[in-house]
Amino acid sequence: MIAVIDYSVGNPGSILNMLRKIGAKAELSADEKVLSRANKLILPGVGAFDTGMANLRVKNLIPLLDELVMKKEIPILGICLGMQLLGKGSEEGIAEGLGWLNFTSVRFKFVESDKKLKVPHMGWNNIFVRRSSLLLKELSVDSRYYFVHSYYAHPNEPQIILAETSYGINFASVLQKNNIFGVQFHPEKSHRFGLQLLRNFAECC
Ligand SMILES: NC(=O)CC[C@H](N)C(=O)O
Repeated sequence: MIAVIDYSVGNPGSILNMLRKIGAKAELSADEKVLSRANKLILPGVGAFDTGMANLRVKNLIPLLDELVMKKEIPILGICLGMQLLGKGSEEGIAEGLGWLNFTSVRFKFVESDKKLKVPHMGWNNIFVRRSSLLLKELSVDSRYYFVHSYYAHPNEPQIILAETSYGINFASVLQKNNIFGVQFHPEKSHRFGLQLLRNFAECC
């Protein structure tokens, strides 16, 4: 069963719908018993970094997730803000992140010449695979994904970058280290392309 972590942030409903579409058993929960019996976890996310971390703290989810992800090595997929929370922190706030991946999130800063590029990066864009992974298998050549974000992961460990996306700069749009995965885009808003990525996560790892 895939547990979508309920920390009152994001749009878990559309993630659950997509998981059901691919025939994956999924539950939205913040309950320790439910999360502990999941064989995969998804950390959704729409909103501000400090709010996300505060909600995880208020629901006392951080020690449990540390145990499940870092000790039991349960595969977890962080989506958008959910990916940013996997890192050490973000320029968006002052809170510490979960610290499972070695990166911080930084704001898009465009030089004058790029002033046509608006922040947030909002809309469809491609990903360029840099390292093969079961998460990215069988992606169609024309695959594209829906992004809505003003911050992006700036890894201190380049080897965790699975794919990059170009928006003024090339930024890390898919990350992986062992059982920990993150995508900056919204698979649940990316139609058949997002469906394939969630199918890969449900079946792999
Ligand atoms: N859509 C989101 O969740 C955005 C995440 C974060 N606040 C950012 O702007 O990058």
